[in-house]
Amino acid sequence: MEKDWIKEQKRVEMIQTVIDEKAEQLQQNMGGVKAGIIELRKNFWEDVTVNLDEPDDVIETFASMKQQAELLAERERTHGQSFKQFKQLGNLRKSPYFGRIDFHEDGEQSVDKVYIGIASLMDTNNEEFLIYDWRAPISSLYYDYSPGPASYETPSGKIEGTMELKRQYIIKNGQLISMFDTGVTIGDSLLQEVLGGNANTQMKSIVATIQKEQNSIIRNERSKFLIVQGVAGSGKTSAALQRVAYLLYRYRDTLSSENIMLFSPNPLFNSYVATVLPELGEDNMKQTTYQQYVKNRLGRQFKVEDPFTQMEYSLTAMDDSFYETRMKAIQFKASLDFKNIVDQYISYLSAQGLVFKNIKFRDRLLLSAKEIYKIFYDLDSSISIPNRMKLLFDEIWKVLAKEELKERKKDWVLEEAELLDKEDYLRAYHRAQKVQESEDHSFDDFDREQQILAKVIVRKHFKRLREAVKNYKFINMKAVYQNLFKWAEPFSRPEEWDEIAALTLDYLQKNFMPYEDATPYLYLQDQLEGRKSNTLIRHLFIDEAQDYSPFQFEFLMQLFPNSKMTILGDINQAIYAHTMNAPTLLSSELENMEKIELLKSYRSTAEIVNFTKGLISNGHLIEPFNRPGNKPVLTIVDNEEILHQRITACVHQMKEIGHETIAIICKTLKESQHAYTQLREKLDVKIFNKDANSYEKGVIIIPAYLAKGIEFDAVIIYNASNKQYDREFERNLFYTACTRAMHDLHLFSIGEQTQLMQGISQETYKHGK
Ligand SMILES: Nc1ncnc2c1ncn2[C@@H]1O[C@H](COP(=O)(O)OP(=O)(O)OP(=O)(O)O)[C@@H](O)[C@H]1O
Repeated sequence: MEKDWIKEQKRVEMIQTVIDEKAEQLQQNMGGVKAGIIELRKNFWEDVTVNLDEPDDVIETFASMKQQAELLAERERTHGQSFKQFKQLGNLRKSPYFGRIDFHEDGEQSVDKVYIGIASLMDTNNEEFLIYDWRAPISSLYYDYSPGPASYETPSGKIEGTMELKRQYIIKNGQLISMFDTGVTIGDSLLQEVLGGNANTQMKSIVATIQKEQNSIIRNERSKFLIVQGVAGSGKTSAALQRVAYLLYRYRDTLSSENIMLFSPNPLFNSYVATVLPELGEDNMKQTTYQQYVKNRLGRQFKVEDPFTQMEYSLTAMDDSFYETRMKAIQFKASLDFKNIVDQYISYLSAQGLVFKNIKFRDRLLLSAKEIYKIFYDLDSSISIPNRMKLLFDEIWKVLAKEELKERKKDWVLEEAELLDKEDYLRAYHRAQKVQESEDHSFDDFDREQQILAKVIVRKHFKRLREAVKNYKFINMKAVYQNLFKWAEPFSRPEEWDEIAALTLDYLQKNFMPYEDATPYLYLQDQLEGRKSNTLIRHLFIDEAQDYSPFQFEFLMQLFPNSKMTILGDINQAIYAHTMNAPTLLSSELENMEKIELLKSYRSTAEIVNFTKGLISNGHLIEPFNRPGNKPVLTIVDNEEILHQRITACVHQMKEIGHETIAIICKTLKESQHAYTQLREKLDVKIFNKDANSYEKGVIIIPAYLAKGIEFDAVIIYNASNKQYDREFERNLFYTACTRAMHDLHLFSIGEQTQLMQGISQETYKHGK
């Protein structure tokens, strides 16, 4: 091994020399290109022949400008790519590779030594690979096999052979730090080392230690829908992000980061994962939250509730007189049964019942809602609603054109023309002049000038109306949706329908859009208006998919009909009221779908996993990764004062042992705020609410539902008492909170601990004092 070590260190140095040479060459080329760009920019106008005398000259000028701009863009692109390559070389120089396999392909004489890193590197003659990109076909051997018979897929077929050696390295700043030859499974020692470190405020890439089952997610190319049910900490999010990098590499000629979108649970999570792809030398995919999408579409018209406020309501508003009805409404409106009702309603609307708005211009009725209704329903009913809507739009457009003409003769237009201040007048005058010229009239008589000014003025005033009509604002969507709850047709209503309907109408009346209504509302709107689906996104990732209702999923499928989808989640972390006892995305049965289950948990120590798995019914299936630590500690206290003393002491202790991210997790925001006011005197602590979008090291107080997807060195459960967590409904929330801990978990309870802990073996935790 000693000899091997020296050889390997020499190789690292050799690689550095190659990298230095390449970097220098690249820098020279880049310098040239950069100078070229600066030169091009400087001389842009000199190199363009500008001549606007004759129409032909204008065309020529335009062509010449276009050519010059294209040349510049091309150079800038080349420069951008070189710059990326240069940065990548810098990364490789520090840590050129993390793995090596010696592979003897069947039928070949020699053994290939394949070194694997975050990007590939050729020798200086560009003949041989010194490093293979981790996403290259041959690299999958490293993730899928231990020494022995092995094979991998290539675009031209399967390659079989024998793996003779598998080695892992830790190389930092060009120095070989450690090296392991692995036997049975990949990188236990390396993985131990990685997982034993402190939690990060930004997620890290896992390319050096991807596990076999994670690799099958990352490289899956067959299915339109890939559904991953993975236990807490099994690496779903990690796999998703490395999969983005893989897809960008595998389809680099046809797919870019613009074509990939990730739906994530909250803005904090967005920032948490934001560095993984850049670390791998790729651009970030588009990222959004469902809430953001909904708000973009409805936020102008309604006060739209967000899922966290809804969550807070379901956890704290039990004394509200409408509570039971609201909870029923939340569950029912998430279901496909409700979608069926909406679909029935849409068929009904095909023959009658749509509501339109009057179209007015300066208080003059141009077209009444009644007239619009008649135009619509006079159209052939065999034409789909969206197509009829388009025909209706054409009719309205014609009316607007006619009305615009009429308006020009009105007194107010003349008055406005006279009252125009100098600047506006000149602007209107110039615009009028242009119109005039393009219509090939001479611009000399006064009447004509007035006419054109009138035209410009009226057009300006009609602009907003036209915009509104273009956006189909002539449909009274709010009333159409409200009428759904007044609709008397027989359909399969739930028992509580009348109360649900009354509550919904009351909310909408106040222009408040409860979160549970946002999806059905948008679905109905799109079915009526025929919204264009998003075709730019070719691959959609949905993380924390257990939080999406079946209705939301149907809606997403409609929005992204051509996208492949990777859907990741954990049924045991379904914390929203709408997913309680309801099928979620993860249980969908779809054509061309593949399901993968991840049962191994990597985040937490074996002791924490053995504790948390007792909280859920199928927990015995969860397999902890073999990383030892302390048993979780449950401390029962008599009152709040002692609680705060103990928590403060615990935080100090956690800091002393080197933990950098410590979360005091509460059930709700309300509890978090209370904890914060009590603890801020004693501790340097920050509170996180739904608007938080990045976090730093230190001590934070956070409601459980916002800590989703994130992890901490140590987690302190603020009050795990039976009073606080007394409903079965809160089990998943409690489980989610506890599974955020990597190294240490402390639970405090004022009085008896939650009965949700009943299934947990006493042996898996200790009692604190
Ligand atoms: N193969 C791996 N190598 C190194 N670290 C890993 C690996 N798989 C997972 N991890 C680590 O385990 C932790 C949990 O991973 P991740 O957040 O992706 O899991 P998750 O399934 O999305 O979790 P949850 O559903 O609980 O939010 C992270 O710190 C991640 O870096």
